[in-house]
Amino acid sequence: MDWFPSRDGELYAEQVPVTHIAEQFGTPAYIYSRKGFEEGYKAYKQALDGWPHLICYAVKANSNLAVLNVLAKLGAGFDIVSVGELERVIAAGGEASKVVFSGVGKQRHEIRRALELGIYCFNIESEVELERIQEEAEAMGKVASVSVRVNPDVDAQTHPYISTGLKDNKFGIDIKAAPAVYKRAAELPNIEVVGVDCHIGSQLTTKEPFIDALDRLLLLADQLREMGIILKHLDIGGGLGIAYEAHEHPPTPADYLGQVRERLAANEHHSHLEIVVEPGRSIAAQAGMLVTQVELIKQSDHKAFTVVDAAMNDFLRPSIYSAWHGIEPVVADSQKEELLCDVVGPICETGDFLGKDRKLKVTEGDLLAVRSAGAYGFGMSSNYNSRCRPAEIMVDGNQVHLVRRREKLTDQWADEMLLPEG
Ligand SMILES: Cc1ncc(COP(=O)(O)O)c(C=O)c1O
Ligand SMILES: N[C@@H](CCCC[NH3+])C(=O)O
Repeated sequence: MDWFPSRDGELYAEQVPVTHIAEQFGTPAYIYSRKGFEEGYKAYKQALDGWPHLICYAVKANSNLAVLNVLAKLGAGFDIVSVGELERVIAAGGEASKVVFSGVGKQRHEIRRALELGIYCFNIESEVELERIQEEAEAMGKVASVSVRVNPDVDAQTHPYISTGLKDNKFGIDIKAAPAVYKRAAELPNIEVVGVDCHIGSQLTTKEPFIDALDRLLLLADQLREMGIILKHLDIGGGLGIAYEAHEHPPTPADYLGQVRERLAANEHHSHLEIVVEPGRSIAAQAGMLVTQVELIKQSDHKAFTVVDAAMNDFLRPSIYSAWHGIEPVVADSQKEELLCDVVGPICETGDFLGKDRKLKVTEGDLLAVRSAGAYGFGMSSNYNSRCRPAEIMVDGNQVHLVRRREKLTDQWADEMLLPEG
């Protein structure tokens, strides 16, 4: 379903023409569709209906408070990787009791805050962390629920920078070493073992790596049962991809989770396991786009550049992963001449591009939409080249809401100070 439909050659965000939003709030701007997030979440909800589950939206994908609030209202849980994300969840009305805390470097103050708020569980990624959580929980007179994030050594067949489940990756505990870690966890007085977890990578477009990882997790669950450790849940992480390009056909949540359910239902020792998922991209990506204005067109003998007012500081994915995102004029004009060009920003880096070798009918001043930018868009933005980060806007039917104002120059240096005189 497209939350940004084209009507008579003009792009809309739900029921509002994108040109109106750009006129009101300027560019570059992220525009989100409330329905997009809601439907993204509901696809998981429906896929897991009738099976005990917890859907923990991965906050890193898009952590705007309005986004978290929309999902919290639907009952979502959250996957966090820092105390900052935890406080955002709470500020947005999310429930700590539905939070799982992932990440390889949880600091003691973060562990304490998570314990204080009573999160559902820590996905522990090393033995050092297990001992740390035990110490902090003991000092606070609490019991910490933990799940061990295992590294199943499965190739996610995605971009190497967003693959996380190979033995060379920093994430999780080698699945072969996991039983010993569980044994230790079960002995610790302030630790309760509740589950097993894995997250093998992001933007997976086939089910096979997920199912391979699942099978390895289930073997581990069997091994643990023989040791007397009975798991309550199975956290299969996030990672489900989306179709950035028309030729990509990732499985739907129903298709993927349908197969997971079949696998669990087939074995009496697995059929009690609650399913926890941590989707980010598959909920957020298509619920947002980045709108930018063409500053000028630069033509040389052998190449044309469409220079826009958004840059890698606003949207980093093309620069760091060579990620492909659809780029289209907000108002189509068939009379214009088609130009083969790179769409680039004004930043002083060769890697500052939003798209390469695109055929676009554009002229100076036109608006362009960079599609599927709702995930890992604003969250990865920066002030590089002293550029202000863009505004974020959420459309709800025919209503337009500013959910983060455009940064001001003075915001950028508000926390900086000069050296004393002399
Ligand atoms: C532990 C963990 N869970 C969930 C996610 C969300 O992944 P995705 O956005 O691919 O669904 C990530 C990011 O890859 C992650 O590191
Ligand atoms: N930031 C990445 C995904 C990394 C996911 C975090 N584990 C992206 O834009 O695709």
